Amino acid sequence: MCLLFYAKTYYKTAFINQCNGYTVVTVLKSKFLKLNRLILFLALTATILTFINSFYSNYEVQKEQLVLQTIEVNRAYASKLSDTTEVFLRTSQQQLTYTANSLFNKMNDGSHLKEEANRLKFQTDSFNSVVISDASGLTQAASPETLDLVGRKLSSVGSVEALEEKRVLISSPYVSTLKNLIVFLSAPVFDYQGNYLGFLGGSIYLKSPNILSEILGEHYYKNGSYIYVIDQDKQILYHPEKGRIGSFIEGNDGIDEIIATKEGGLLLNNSRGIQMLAGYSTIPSTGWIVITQSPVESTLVPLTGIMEKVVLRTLPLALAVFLFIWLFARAISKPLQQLADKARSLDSPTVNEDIENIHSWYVESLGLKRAMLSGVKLMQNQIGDLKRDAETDPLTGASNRRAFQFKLKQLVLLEIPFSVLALDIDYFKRVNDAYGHSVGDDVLKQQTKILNRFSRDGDMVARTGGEEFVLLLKETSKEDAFLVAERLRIAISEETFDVVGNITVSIGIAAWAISDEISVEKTLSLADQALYEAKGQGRNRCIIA
Ligand SMILES: Nc1nc2c(ncn2[C@@H]2O[C@H](COP(=O)(O)OP(=O)(O)OP(=O)(O)O)[C@@H](O)[C@H]2O)c(=O)[nH]1
Repeated sequence: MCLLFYAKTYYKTAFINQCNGYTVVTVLKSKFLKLNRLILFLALTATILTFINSFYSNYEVQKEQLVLQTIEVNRAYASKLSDTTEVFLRTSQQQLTYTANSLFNKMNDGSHLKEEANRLKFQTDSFNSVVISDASGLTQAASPETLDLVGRKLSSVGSVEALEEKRVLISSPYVSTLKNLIVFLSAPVFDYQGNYLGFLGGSIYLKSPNILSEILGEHYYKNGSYIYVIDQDKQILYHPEKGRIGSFIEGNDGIDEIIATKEGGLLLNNSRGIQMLAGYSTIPSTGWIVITQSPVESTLVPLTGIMEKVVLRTLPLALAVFLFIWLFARAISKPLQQLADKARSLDSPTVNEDIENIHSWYVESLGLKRAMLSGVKLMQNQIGDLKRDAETDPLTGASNRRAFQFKLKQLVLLEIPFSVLALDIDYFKRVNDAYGHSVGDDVLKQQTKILNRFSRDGDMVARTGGEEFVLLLKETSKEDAFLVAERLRIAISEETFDVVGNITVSIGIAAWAISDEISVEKTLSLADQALYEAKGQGRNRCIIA
């Protein structure tokens, strides 16, 4: 038979398992967490992780969106600029071709040629300089005149190419005799018979102001973004930093990809190692590539604001989720906690009712509650049995000496007066000797039944020795007790006992009251003395001490 107790001290908790007389103490140190705290920790961790996860994925998605958007905007920009530049170059070529066609019979008219060169130069800002050359490469007219080229043989790359090719041309960029980085547009002049008479050429100085630089330059915008133009040889034809025009880009994989793919967008490092989001487009007639690029860093600046908004909008929901998980988890843990609390006070008289009142709203806690209730009931039954066994005489079912002593203490403590009837069967030895011990036992049992009939509520029948019994009468004077004793004696003497027939008893009576100022021990001793006297006076009688 084992009993489980629970004890709690300041710093530790112990289960005391009383088992077959041995005591096993299991100490649960405070390192064990409370369910409530575990749940709070779980709810907090789940909420924080969810929040971080949603923040992170949001950040990544927004970042990707911004990057893709910027690359697309830059590509569209580059495409628009390459279209505009293409239109400009074609218009310039048309201007040259139209004028060249009108010169077929004017190649010897110096003043006309001069006039045409000036018109082309000054009518628009398309060209930084204009030259008209005859078939041998000798300059017939030039504008501006400060160039002082008239009468001189042209030997620049563009001129030589124009003379050789004899068709409408846009040269590759080259450094002219006057040290300008030039792109040379030219149109041939033929007479009616188709004889080549020379060419009309316009130079665009890449480092000087002209329509081309205006087209590209006016789109230079802030936040670190800029536009530049390269040719297929990776030579820079336009750049907001003038000093870089004419230089070649080396060792940049991004530029190689740009040249290979002609139009699109990508992430590349610029010459300073800054990460750039580039969009690019190729000008069809020249193969030049317009590149628009923005620093990644400045592109992502709006992300801070976006993420602040995300946090502000997500936070209330995250807090609500946390609160919900916490409250829900608390509701789950509540019946368990209450059951655990009750498990610590199983000795409480109201433990059954307390456990019944716990609201176990889900299957597992209900199962636990039922198990606890049946456990408590079983324990109480066992405790009741033990108590009964410990206080009862197994043969007669009367109270034993221990229960009798306890009853006396209670009455004394409560100052309740009482009388005791010390009762002894006369010549019981003879019964045993004549009929055997078991018949003697039956006599004891039958006599106890009679005693019980004389016992009221609050009284007690106790077997204090072999065939000695005591009837304790609560709140009864010795006179009244004597009357009861007499009736009892007569009742026993008139009873027919199985096998044995009739027996008699002797009874000694004594009383206790707080006012008498005698001890309980003395009272019992007086009752014994009175019994002894009754025996001495011939038995089958009652004597008051
Ligand atoms: N059958 C039975 N006999 C018991 C029990 N306990 C004690 N006895 C007997 O009770 C008898 C008590 O005898 P005694 O006290 O000598 O006296 P008596 O024979 O009753 O005579 P008086 O008391 O002088 O009238 C003994 O024979 C015991 O063996 C018991 O539980 N069962």
